[in-house]
Amino acid sequence: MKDVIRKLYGLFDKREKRKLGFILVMMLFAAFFEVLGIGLIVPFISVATKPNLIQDNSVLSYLYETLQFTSTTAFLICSVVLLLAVFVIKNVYILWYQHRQYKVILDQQVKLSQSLFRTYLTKPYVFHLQRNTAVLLRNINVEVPKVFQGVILSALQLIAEIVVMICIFSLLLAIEPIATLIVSGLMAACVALFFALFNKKIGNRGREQQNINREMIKWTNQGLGASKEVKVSGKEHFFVEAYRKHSVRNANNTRYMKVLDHVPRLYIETLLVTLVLVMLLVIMLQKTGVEGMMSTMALFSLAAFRLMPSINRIVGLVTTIKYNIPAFSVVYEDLSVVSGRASRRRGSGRQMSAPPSSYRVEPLKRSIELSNVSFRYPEQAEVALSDISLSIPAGKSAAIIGESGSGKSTLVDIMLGLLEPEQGRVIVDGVSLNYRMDEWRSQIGYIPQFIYLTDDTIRANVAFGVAENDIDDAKVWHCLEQAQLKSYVASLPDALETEVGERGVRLSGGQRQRIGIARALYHNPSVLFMDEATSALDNETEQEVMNAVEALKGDKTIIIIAHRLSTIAGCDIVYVMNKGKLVDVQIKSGKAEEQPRPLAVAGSPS
Ligand SMILES: Nc1ncnc2c1ncn2[C@@H]1O[C@H](COP(=O)(O)OP(=O)(O)OP(=O)(O)O)[C@@H](O)[C@H]1O
Repeated sequence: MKDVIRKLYGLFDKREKRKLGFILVMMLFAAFFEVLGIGLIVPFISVATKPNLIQDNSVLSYLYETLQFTSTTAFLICSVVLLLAVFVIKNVYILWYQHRQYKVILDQQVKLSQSLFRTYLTKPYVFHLQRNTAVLLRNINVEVPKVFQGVILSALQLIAEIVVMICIFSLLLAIEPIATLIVSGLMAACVALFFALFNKKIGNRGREQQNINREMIKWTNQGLGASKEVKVSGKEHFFVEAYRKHSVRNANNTRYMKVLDHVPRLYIETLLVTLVLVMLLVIMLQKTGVEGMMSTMALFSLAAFRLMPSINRIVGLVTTIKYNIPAFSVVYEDLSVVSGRASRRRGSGRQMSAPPSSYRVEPLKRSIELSNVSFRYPEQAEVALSDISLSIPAGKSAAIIGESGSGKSTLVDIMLGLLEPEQGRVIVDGVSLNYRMDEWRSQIGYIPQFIYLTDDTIRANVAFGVAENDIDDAKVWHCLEQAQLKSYVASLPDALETEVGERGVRLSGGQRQRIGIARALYHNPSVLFMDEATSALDNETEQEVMNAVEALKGDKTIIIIAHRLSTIAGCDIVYVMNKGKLVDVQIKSGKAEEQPRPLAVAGSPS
């Protein structure tokens, strides 16, 4: 627990800690007001029902004399106005305090979920290959709110509640020490027994709930994400059933926790009522000293019923904190430990790239080189790339071909800086990629096999990641022209403002792909990577697109993975991959002396 408190504390900076402290003080005032409100009602009713109390009670008679009241009615009216004023002030204060409290807590929640999202986005690509998106979605959208509303807010309320309970306890102790001690002893024993019985179960349920949330997100994501395949194969029931199973577990878990919420109250109440009834029975059977016993019982009941709401709230808050602590562990691990590790790694996952405009973009001048690069995916026995050395001169076009699974995409991912070589180096213009990652990213355009279109306009999809007001429409049209899509977009009623739908469902596969090409060209990169980028296009369109790509040659360095030989017909160099090795290099045109010698190839260049 100490460790958790230390870590929680570490999430806030100095200013935020001050704000939290302020909330705690406000919370104590709110609790004080609540007690005062309830506390004033009883004496008021006593005075209203027995007006001669004003003369009998020393405080009341002093007030009556000092404030020069002439009648009991005037005193009573004044008391009513005062009581109302106290309640109005109390409730206005509580409303204001609730607003402040949620503002501080929810502002922190926004900060943490944003920082977790940033951490995930800046993690090395390997991290994303290993983690399920459902877990990341759950952590950002479900677990972070649990940390703030279930752990931090509850902890602050717990502190305030403990303080209030200590006040009530001290007051009762002063009035009736023995009854208070007996009742609190009994309650403490009940609470201890409750936690002895349920402590472990609450923690386990909290951890189980994390898995359930992950699975529910996963199955809805998978079912809705593959809606076309699901429909065609008639597998709706399979996905709904998988979701239902976890949904039922979720309902069971929620029910368990909701019922558990009531256990301490019902349990303590039963115990107290038993106590009172047993005492009544004893009194009735003994038939002696009834009056004395009755007054003792009244005191017992007073102590018990004043302390009970506080104890209930404390038990409820401790249960909530225990249930939500697993969420905190997960968020903390991903925020600090993994991101710390990632930040110690060189290269890819180091930090979030600043917008390309903030870099002095130097186009590729000399070459991209790979020197003895080997790579193995995490937890894999076999290497995916073995001892690859090559050099692609600036302004040339290079094709990477080979059988499926031979390592072409892995090789491109290494050059993109998405994967970090296990051995060897990637050198861009004579400088290791590790030292110029951000600059490199602003120089490259990447067109994958499947373009992820956002649920937005064509304009926003081409100028991907650029703020609405900063988009240059002329540039968007130019890129669409290069991608052979200009006439189609111009023919649409809304032209650039046409909404493409979720993942571009309102466009054909070829149109989606060409938007991806236009997107890659938007930032005018000096190096263009195409990973099976035209394989979804028909032969004619592909030829048109490749002609456009061909026209970029000289101006841009182009690296293409393709299966169709027609796609790579115009490439200057062809690299042939087999089982993770570079087995052949064919230099079709250009200067052979620009290739490093000897190349680590099995075959001989033709
Ligand atoms: N995330 C991953 N984790 C583990 N192994 C992987 C991962 N991605 C790829 N591999 C393995 O690495 C090897 C090379 O894969 P890669 O995707 O680079 O091949 P490829 O030549 O691009 O194939 P294709 O033409 O089918 O796209 C394959 O054996 C593949 O199973």
